[in-house]
Amino acid sequence: MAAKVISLAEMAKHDSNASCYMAIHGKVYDVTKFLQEHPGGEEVMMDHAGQDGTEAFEDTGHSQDARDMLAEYEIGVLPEDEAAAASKAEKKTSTNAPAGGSSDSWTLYTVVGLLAIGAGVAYKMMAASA
Ligand code: HEM
Repeated sequence: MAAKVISLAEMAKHDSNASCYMAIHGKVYDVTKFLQEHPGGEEVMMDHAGQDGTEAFEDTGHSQDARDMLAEYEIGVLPEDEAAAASKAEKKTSTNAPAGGSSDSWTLYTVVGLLAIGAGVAYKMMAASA
């Protein structure tokens, strides 16, 4: 059976806990019944109610179990062009990044670590030549 195509405009009508749709990786899910069961809380789900939640879902690093759960709530797919655009738009509009940017801190740790090693080597060389 062909999947039902649900546009972002249609999704936007389902943005409350009476009826809550969320798109993840181009698929549309009716998560109304899942809101209260979500281990991460209802509030974060409502932040993306009626919208594309791909970025948020991926940013929080969900388990394979969580991914498998999605199938249960699938009701359709986004139109192809909107699926691509939605993920991009989400990136631009995500203003607050709670506990996010873990890759950024790794970069920082690496740089600081390398600097420390560099300083150690330079000190040894200076000490040796003195
Ligand atoms: C329909 C979509 C979603 C499903 C099925 C889902 C499912 C789950 C599941 C099963 C967990 C438990 C940990 C794990 O297995 O990874 C979890 C945790 C979490 N989820 Fe989601 N989630 C969804 C959407 C979202 C969205 C859009 C956000 C937005 C930020 C979010 C934020 C979180 C957070 C922060 C946790 C961690 C909770 C903790 O460890 O205290 N989830 N989610």
